[in-house]
Amino acid sequence: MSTVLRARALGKKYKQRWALQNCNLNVPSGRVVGLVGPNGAGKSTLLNLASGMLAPTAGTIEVCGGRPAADVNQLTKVGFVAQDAPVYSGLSVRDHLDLGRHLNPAWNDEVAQDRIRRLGLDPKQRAGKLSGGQRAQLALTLGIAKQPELLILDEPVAALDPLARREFMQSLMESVAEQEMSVILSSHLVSDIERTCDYLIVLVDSRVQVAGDLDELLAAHYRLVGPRRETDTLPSDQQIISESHTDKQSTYLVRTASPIHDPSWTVSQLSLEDLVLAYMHGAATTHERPQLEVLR
Ligand SMILES: Nc1ncnc2c1ncn2[C@@H]1O[C@H](COP(=O)(O)OP(=O)(O)OP(=O)(O)O)[C@@H](O)[C@H]1O
Repeated sequence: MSTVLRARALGKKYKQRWALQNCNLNVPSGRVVGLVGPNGAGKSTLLNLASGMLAPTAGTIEVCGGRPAADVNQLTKVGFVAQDAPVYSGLSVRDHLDLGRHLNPAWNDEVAQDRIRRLGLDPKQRAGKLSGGQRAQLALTLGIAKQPELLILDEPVAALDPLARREFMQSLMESVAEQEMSVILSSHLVSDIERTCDYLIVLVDSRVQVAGDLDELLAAHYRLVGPRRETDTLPSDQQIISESHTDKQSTYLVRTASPIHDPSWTVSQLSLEDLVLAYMHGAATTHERPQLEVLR
C-alpha cells in the first residue's frame, strides 16, 4: 500500500511556541482524510508543511514520495487550497482558468469549464465580486482541474452555509470518484468528516491524538458504563481515552482490539462525534475544554 503523506517526528515552532510537535503519520494513498481539531490545534500548520508553504523546525515530511514543493515535479503532484479560499479579486473567473492552464502541466480544461458551467459562474465575473461560497467553489475548481495526486484543503467549507457546504462536499466527492486523487481536508465539522472521509486525524494542542482508518477506529472504541471503578482496575489492553465519574457510577471511553466481556459494564459503540470529542476532552483535561462545532 503506497503512502501519500509520511511524517516523522515532525515539528514546527513559531518563535518559542510549538504549533506542531512530534507528529508521526503514515497516510495511505487514495483516501479522503479528515483532519479535525479545535482552533489553534495546529491543523493549518500541518497542511502548510505538507504543501511546502512552511519548512519544518524538526523532523521530516514527505508527500507523494518526495519533499513538499522540492521541485516542479513535486509541485505538480500536490494541489493546495489554503484557508479562506484565496483568489485574485481583480481577475475574472476566466482569468483564473487561463492562469491555471498556463501554470499546471496536467491541467484538465474540460473539467474546469464543466465545473464552472455547472456551478453557474459567469466567466466574465471578477472573483472579488463572487460570494464566499462561489469563491470557495472557484478555488476548488482550480485545485481539481490541476489533477494533483494529493489535494489539500484547509477548512474549505468554513464560510459556507449548510446547503452550500453540502453541495461543495458533494462536488468534491464526485471529483474524487472521477479522478484517482487523495484528499486531506481540515474541518471543525464532524458531520462533514462523517459524510466524506474514510480516514481520520485528530489534532489537539499541537499533537496528533489519533489517526487511522475511520471504520477501524470506530470498531475499536467503546463506551463503558457501570458501577464506580478506579482506572487501575481496567485491563491493560484497554487504553483509556476519557473518563468521568459520579459517586456510584463510572463512564470510560476506551480503545481496545479485544472484545469486552466484563458483565459489570454496559458496553456501547461510539459515534464519530463521541470519538472526536473523547480525544479532545482527554487531551484537554488540564486545559479548558476545546470547542468543536457539531452540526447536523
Ligand atoms: N505565523 C505564525 N506566527 C506565530 N504563531 C502562529 C503562526 N501561525 C500559527 N501560529 C500559532 O500556531 C498555533 C497553531 O495554529 P494553526 O493555524 O496551525 O491552528 P489551526 O488548528 O489551523 O487553527 P484554526 O482552526 O483556528 O484555523 C496557534 O497557537 C497559532 O497561534
